[in-house]
Amino acid sequence: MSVPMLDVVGLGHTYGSVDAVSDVSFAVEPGELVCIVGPSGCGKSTLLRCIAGLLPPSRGTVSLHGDRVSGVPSDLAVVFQDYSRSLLPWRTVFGNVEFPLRDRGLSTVERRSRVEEALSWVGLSGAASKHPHELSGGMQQRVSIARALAYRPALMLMDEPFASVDAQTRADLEDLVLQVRASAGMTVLLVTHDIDESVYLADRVLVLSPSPATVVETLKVDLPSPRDQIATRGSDAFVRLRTEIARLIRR
Ligand SMILES: Nc1ncnc2c1ncn2[C@@H]1O[C@H](COP(=O)(O)OP(=O)(O)OP(=O)(O)O)[C@@H](O)[C@H]1O
Repeated sequence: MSVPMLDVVGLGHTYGSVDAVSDVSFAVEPGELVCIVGPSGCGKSTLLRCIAGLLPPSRGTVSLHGDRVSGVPSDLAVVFQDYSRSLLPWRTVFGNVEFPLRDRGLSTVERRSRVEEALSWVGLSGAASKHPHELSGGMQQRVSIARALAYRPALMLMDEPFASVDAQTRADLEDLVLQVRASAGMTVLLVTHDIDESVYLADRVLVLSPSPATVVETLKVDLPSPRDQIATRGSDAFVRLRTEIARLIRR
């Protein structure tokens, strides 16, 4: 039997006396885009931080390519909601995207080519020499995504990555993730509180219970690709899935 890219088994996390995540198990296969949704405060960020190796789980295990995660794995990149705090303000856009590549054992030429490719994927080739404060919120989040893409992780984790941008930018960034994921063959695990977004983006949606989180249901999203902000969201299959997830979250 092949080993999944990511295997989460019986994961739980307790902050002092607060039980945040109870017992979560699931696997992600290479090339999948899996979304996690759940009620507010159910433990989504805690779960993602445990998977990223940023928080030690109180119970259970996380494995990447069959290897137990016990610190931040080198084969993983995380995109957070708060782009303004995740970019280095004194570095240019180019410098921010290049920063994590310093420890990847790459030549200067290869680093440059990876940064240029990632910036072109996110449509920011013309902004390479700008600093974060010169960019809009949506552009700053594109830089965060480019930084993760240039790193070429086996797995990209995204924690509410579009929650701090306006609706139009959000739709553009959703489509950007779908496009780069298709071109780069990326595996993505994305946390969102937005049910419609989870259905629009995912191959599978994991629905979590209220805190302490467990997996209530896993739904396969059989919508045609490439997805389209108007046609996909207007389809009967989309409406059926979003209604089913809303019902699971509110029950
Ligand atoms: N550092 C902490 N110390 C104590 N309790 C915490 C800490 N971080 C989170 N919690 C608690 O753990 C539970 C889960 O929080 P978490 O942020 O993981 O949920 P979430 O689903 O990501 O929330 P949201 O929907 O608001 O983004 C909540 O009850 C929260 O108050």
